[in-house]
Parts: sequence; C-alpha cells; structure tokens
Amino acid sequence: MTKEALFEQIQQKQSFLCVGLDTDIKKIPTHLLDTEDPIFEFNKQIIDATKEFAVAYKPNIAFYEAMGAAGWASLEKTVNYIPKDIFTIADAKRGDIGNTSSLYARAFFDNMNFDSVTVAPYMGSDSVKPFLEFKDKWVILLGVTSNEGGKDFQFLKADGKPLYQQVMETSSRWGSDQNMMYVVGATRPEYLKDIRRIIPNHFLLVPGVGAQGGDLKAVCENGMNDQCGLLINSTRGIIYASSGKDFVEAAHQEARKLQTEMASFL
Ligand SMILES: O=C(O)c1cc(=O)[nH]c(=O)n1[C@@H]1O[C@H](COP(=O)(O)O)[C@@H](O)[C@H]1O
Repeated sequence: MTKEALFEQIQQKQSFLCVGLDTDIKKIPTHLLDTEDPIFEFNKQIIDATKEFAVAYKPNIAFYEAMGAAGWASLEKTVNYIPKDIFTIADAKRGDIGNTSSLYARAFFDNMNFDSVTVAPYMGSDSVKPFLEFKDKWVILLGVTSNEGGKDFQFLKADGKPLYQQVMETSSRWGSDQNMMYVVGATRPEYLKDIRRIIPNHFLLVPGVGAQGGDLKAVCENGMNDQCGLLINSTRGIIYASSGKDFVEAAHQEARKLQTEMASFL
C-alpha cells in the first residue's frame, strides 16, 4: 500500500486506529472453542466488528507461532480476510544477517502478503535493507518502545545523542517516508517532539494505548503531522473488552470510542 492510499483511508474513516490481533486461545470466549478454527473465528468476528473504524490490523506473530502449524494457518486465513484497502502489519520484530532477512521479508510480503513488518534495528543496515526491496511494502522499525525495559538501551548516549535518535537519523537514510515507519510507544509521548524534528514526515506506529495506559491525547498533540503521521494501536483494550458472548459488541464500542477521539484531532 502507498502512503497516499493510507492517508486517504485515514481521511475517509476519520480514524488512524490500528487494531491488534493478539489472539490467545486461553482468552477468547469459550463458546468459540467448538468452532473448526477458534482463532480465525474470533479474528473474523473482531474484524467485522471494527473494520469501519480501523485503518490497520496488526497480528502479533508470536500468538500464532505459539500454536504451531495450526497457528500459521489461522494467521494466513486472517490476513486474507482483512479487507484489501486496510493496512496490514506483521508484528514479528524480525531482523538478521542479510540473506536471512531476505527470507523473512519473503515470508511476510510474498507468502503472506502483509503490507508491512516490524523489524528490530540492532543488527544494522544489512539486516533492514532486504525488507525495503519490495514495492509498496513497509518496514516498521523499533524506535522508542512502550515497555519498561525500553529504557535499558534506547536512551543511552551514543556519540552524544540518545541511541534511539541515532537509530532514527541513520536508518531514515536507508529508505524513505514512503517505505519506512517507526514504533514509538504511547507510554512515552514526551519524546515525540524530538522525534518529529528528526523524522517529520514518517508515519509512526504507536502501541500502548489501552491496556498499557498510554496517553492518546498527548500522542496526537505531539506526534501528528500534516498527513496525520500516526497509526495508534490498541489490542487488549479492544479485542478483550469482554470475555463473554457480547465480545463483538464490546469490541465495536471500544473501537468506536477511540475513532471518535481520533476524529477530533484530524
Ligand atoms: O511493535 C509493537 O507493536 C510494539 C512495540 C512496543 O513498543 N510496544 C508494544 O506493546 N508493541 C506491541 O503492541 C501490542 C500492544 O498490545 P496492547 O498492550 O494489548 O494494546 C502488542 O502486540 C505488543 O507486542
């Protein structure tokens, strides 16, 4: 998907909501367990309930890998079920030596037809560039992550600047704002002003709203640019809003609530 197509969808839906599909067999409503593929059935119903508000879906690959071959099958069915005009993110946090990264890229872009994949920057340029060789596909590089341990390395000074800034400055030259985005956790909105000075035009994937307590308002006020520039993710806050038979309605309401708030910033 192109950046223009993504922005068009954001304008149409008045939303920049990304719904995470971290589907855990232990957490889905028990009445689904009798169906042929409970993980896919849950995802299908969540997608149907939220697609009018969502501009992106982000399955976290761990939840599918943990189920073995059956999990990969559920993931493939899920990606194929997502409407084609909605942006898809394989949250896999990959990155390895060049020839291995090429195969990760083929797995998610050619085989599964995702629009994007999350990548860890630690192994440097040759671990990231293979993902950038696919037309209209995106790398979403970890920048400032939402978790507590994000502090362990990302803010250490390297050549006088925090490491995450070095990562953004250097890596943004490997591609462009047409094929790279960055992860910035919603729990750390205080870094967004500095980040926007380094990468004013890139989209940011912002997880951490909802269950992790991130601040949507602060993210919007400090992180938006003239093409929105944000995909804000919520996973558990939407997909597990209810564990009962009303989970579809509960997910719909939670997604709608976030969309309404987002619309006020557009
Ligand atoms: O890359 C990510 O998506 C990600 C980066 C980050 O810094 N923090 C973070 O929570 N995530 C992912 O975003 C999702 C957050 O889920 P919830 O906390 O349930 O909304 C999970 O799939 C995480 O793996």
